[in-house]
Amino acid sequence: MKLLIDDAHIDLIKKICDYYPVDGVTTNPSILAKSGRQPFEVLKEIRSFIGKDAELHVQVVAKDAEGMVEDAHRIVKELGANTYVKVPSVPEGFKAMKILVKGNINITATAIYTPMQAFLAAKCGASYAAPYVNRIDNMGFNGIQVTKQIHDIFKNNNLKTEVLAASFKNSQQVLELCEYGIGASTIAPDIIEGLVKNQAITSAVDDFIKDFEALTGEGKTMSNYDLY
Ligand SMILES: O=C[C@H](O)COP(=O)(O)O
Repeated sequence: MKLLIDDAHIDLIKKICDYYPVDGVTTNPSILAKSGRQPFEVLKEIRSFIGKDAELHVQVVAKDAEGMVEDAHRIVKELGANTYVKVPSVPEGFKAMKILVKGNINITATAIYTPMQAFLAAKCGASYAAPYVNRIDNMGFNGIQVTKQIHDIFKNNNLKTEVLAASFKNSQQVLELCEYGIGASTIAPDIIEGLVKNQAITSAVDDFIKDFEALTGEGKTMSNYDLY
């Protein structure tokens, strides 16, 4: 399962990339709005930081297929290869996806709440389909089950599209999908940090250091203690 950051704050992206194995960054118009900066200014800064080989996912905003196609071309022109254009999985979006796939533009089908949306997006040739796990939960359905169902539909129909699960609120949701072998998850920075936040882990590591310092002296590590 690939791991992506669902955020557009460059400082947070830098911090998470410093510590964790990250495959890319996803954004949407609401995430860009939260950054409080001009969209292409912040997106170019993210692209420059993550490098040309990492995935960057950016959403179209136009309402009709023609406008979505124009948005997509601008997004790829400004941000380069390995940019995935997020297109809402609605009728105008499916129409845009079919046109864009013919032009070799990478598509992430987004705003997915039902397996049928994902199936149609995959048939249109999208590279990824992004179900919103926690938002589905909040509607009274089971976001994890829906996401697994989408993964199975792709495999059972020999569709190359991978799931890019989004909208996580806790580690357990991420773990369950990781165990199932879905293609990718995009996760907000605070949830990524929460993946390994655990008092037992912190305490075990602290105890190792304390025991070593009791033997060699305070502040001593393998690199700086005196051999004799
Ligand atoms: O692009 C979609 C977002 O990842 C949804 O996440 P959210 O439910 O936390 O806003």
